[in-house]
Amino acid sequence: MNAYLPNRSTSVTLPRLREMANAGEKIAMLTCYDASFATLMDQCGVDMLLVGDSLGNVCQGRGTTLGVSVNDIAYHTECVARGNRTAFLTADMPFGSYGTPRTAYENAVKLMQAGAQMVKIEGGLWLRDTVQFLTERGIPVFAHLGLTPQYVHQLGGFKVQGKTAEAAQRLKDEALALEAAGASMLLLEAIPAALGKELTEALSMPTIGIGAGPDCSGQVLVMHDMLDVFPGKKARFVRNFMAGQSSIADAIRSYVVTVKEKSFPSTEHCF
Ligand SMILES: Nc1nc(=O)c2c([nH]1)NC[C@@H]1CN(c3ccc(C(=O)N[C@@H](CCC(=O)O)C(=O)O)cc3)CN21
Ligand SMILES: CC(C)C(=O)C(=O)O
Ligand SMILES: [Mg+2]
Repeated sequence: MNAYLPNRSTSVTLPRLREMANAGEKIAMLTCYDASFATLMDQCGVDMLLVGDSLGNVCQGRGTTLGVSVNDIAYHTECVARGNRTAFLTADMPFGSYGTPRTAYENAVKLMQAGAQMVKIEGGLWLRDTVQFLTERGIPVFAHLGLTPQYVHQLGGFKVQGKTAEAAQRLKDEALALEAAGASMLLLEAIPAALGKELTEALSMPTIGIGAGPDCSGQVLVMHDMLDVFPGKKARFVRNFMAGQSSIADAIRSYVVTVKEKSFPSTEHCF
């Protein structure tokens, strides 16, 4: 068995994820929406599972994530929690569910009670109070910057972010402010690889990238993309891990090993 695929006997925790980031061991994360895949991913060594609002696209067949509800995320989180044993389970707060610290708290409590161990929210400086409010009340916060799909109509599409010097500086200011407010981790989506590296070095919290280059503390992909079952358009950062494999378990193990060995993402997956 590959040295990167130990039979994990203890649960992945936030302190463990910080330790991995500090030691340079890459964190392998995938989205997950049901119990069977949760069991498989956990057994294949995936460190973190995300019940993403991408379920709006891959499970519900929508064009954007905007129609996803807190109850949808809570339902899928309960399913994933039943199948998962040791991976660290995170859930997206959907569009419209965290407009104020109080509503964010009420909705985050529902997701934590469904089994999430951390919640992810998209946005910059305006979320400082919310990050502090949740963190003080026992809810770890995973901040999400760069291409934030809940902002699709403001961004004018799913486009790479942080390309100009000003935009890159703004992202850095936002990341540092969210860390200072108490964020536990940061997700970086579709930004130049050099900026992913710069932000990861500037922060003490672990970063997880999707189209943010190889120097983030870890990587995430949508499971339907990496298993090549999503019928929609594929972003540049997607790699088909089913290619050359004869089972889904092998594809997931290949993803974990490739992330840990730092051979994914390669330049063809980066901006
Ligand atoms: N199946 C799936 N995979 C995802 O990664 C994903 C979802 N759904 N739903 C929510 C968002 C939407 N995402 C997307 C969607 C499209 C691109 C995309 O096509 N990006 C272009 C960049 C174009 C440019 O800026 O020039 C690319 O070529 O990668 C990126 C992220 C990421 N998330
Ligand atoms: C793509 C990841 C980062 C996500 O937010 C989702 O799956 O919803
Ligand atoms: Mg999401």
